[in-house]
Amino acid sequence: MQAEDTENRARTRAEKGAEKGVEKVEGKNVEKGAESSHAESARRAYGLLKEAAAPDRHHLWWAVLWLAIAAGLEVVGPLLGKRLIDEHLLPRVLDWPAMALLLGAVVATGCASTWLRYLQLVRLSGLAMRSVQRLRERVYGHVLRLPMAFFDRAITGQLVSRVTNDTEAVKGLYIQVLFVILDSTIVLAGTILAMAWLDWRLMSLVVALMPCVLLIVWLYQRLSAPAVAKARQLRSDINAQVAESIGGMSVLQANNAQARFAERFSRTNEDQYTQRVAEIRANAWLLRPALDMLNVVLLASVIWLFGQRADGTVLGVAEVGVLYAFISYIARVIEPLIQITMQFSQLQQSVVATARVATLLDEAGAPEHGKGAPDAANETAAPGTPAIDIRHLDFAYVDNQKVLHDLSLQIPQGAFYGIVGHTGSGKSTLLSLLLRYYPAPRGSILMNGVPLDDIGHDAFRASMGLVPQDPFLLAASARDNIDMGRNLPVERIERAARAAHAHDFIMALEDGYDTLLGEGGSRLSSGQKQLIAIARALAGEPRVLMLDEATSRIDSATEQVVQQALDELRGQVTIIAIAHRLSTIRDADRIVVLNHGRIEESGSHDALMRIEGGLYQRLYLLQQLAA
Ligand SMILES: Nc1ncnc2c1ncn2[C@@H]1O[C@H](COP(=O)(O)OP(=O)(O)OP(=O)(O)O)[C@@H](O)[C@H]1O
Repeated sequence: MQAEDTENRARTRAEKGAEKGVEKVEGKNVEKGAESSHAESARRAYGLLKEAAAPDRHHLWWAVLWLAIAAGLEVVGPLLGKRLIDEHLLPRVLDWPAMALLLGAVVATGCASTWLRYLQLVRLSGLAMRSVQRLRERVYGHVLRLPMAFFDRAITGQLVSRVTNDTEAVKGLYIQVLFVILDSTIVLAGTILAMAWLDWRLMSLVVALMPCVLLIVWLYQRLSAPAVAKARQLRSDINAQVAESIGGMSVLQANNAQARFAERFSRTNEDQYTQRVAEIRANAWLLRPALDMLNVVLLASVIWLFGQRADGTVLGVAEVGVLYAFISYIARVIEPLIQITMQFSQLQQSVVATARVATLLDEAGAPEHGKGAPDAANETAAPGTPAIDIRHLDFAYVDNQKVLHDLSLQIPQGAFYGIVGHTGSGKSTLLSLLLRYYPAPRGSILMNGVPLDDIGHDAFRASMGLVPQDPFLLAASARDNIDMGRNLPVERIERAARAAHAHDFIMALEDGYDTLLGEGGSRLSSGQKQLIAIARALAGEPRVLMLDEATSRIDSATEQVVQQALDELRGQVTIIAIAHRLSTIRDADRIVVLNHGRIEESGSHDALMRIEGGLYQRLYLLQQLAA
């Protein structure tokens, strides 16, 4: 019962958040959400859209106004043409100035309408780009603040896609919704009104045939949808294949797998081509011919109705102008209808993508720490207060699967502690909790006597330095890699590099500290990368330095260099080092041996070696044998 309670306590807020986060981020759940509530997706998407466009709202209103004026001008053109025919050409009233004025007005309204539309497209595109820019920055900023627990199960590719592709889809939403649909709707409404004003019966005929356009476009979309979806899927397969082969190029070449990869790529490429052709064929064989036919049917019907109304007599003079205007309007009815219908599937995709972005933005950020509380640099900490005080720490990533059990440990100021243990014994987990990547149960970890939760973010990060297992390097200069965006003074960077024994090899590079290290530091050896990572941690002048397998990739000579660097820091910085290579922590003040998340042994190297059959002794002797 008590164990159950402890397990429940160990199920931290972050875990729940992470599970929720993954549930929300992963595509299948997003689809689930989209299925269950498309309206909800649309609401969220439009909410986000509104927010992102808020600073440019005035542009939106101006665009709507100008588009309405452009549509009005477009509708006026055929009316002017009708007047020219009815009042001048047919009755042979050749009043040249009036005719020139009418003709000029037809041309001027056409040009003005096109020009206004173009300007609004530019305006709305600018608004769309700025909104995407804003949104992308917001999403990226949000992702940077998410708790580490979120990234455990989030899929990197999907997250990248949220920040890049899905935010880009918002642009589609603007252009489609605001420009095409808005513009087409205004033109359509204006044209129908003008037709009704000219002749409501003819207008009724045109309006009656309008559903046929919708039907044709709907049919086309139904028929082409599988090809479109398949082509899109294949395109992302192409991207994935290229990314995968570039990422694993050394393995690929070592296994002489180029031909197989090229063949696989060409198959996917061929499939994508086939699907694209199917899509284009559906357009060429169904959509265009059917719409052209409909256009002809509409024209023929209008002319036929005119014939009926002429009632055996010659067409009334005024009616020829109306006929001209109607013929002009028919094209203006069909095109916007096609545009509106065609945009809908695109619109739906954009809405789903935007809703995914909104879901990611809803993800709770890392908890805020230490509001108004003392920080780790607390000068008033009583003498003898441990740098790190771990009290009965329990932790589980997943419900009912405890990884750390009732761990208690005190690390004095300036001490060097080594943590060892078998793979999976919980060493990295302990480090993650000390680094606040996951929230430990409240009060179970104290730093300088202050609960970890109560230490402000900046003070906490400034007092902690980490050298991770994988020395993550940016595609930037050696200096930037040590600085890591902190704008540290040059002297401090060089001092840290010297302390990490990285200065000499950096100076040997062609541009010294300004040498670009390549993607992931590809220009450096593994050991050199680790030394840069150590320099980076030291440059922050931390009070506590954590090393997670910092010597795993370096040779014995470089390991001695690291040991020397650590020795030089002894007494000034509290050092906690996880090491599989026990030689690295041999000289530590105390070595803590973890076994299945429990402290099994603890003491100096010599003390631990004296425990006959002890875990540390066995590990050490095994390593000696292997060496
Ligand atoms: N993010 C995570 N989510 C769920 N379980 C995890 C996570 N990270 C680690 N674990 C589990 O916690 C246990 C301890 O893992 P941890 O990485 O702390 O071990 P370790 O002692 O550092 O191992 P190694 O020496 O191989 O790095 C393992 O059983 C592992 O499967």
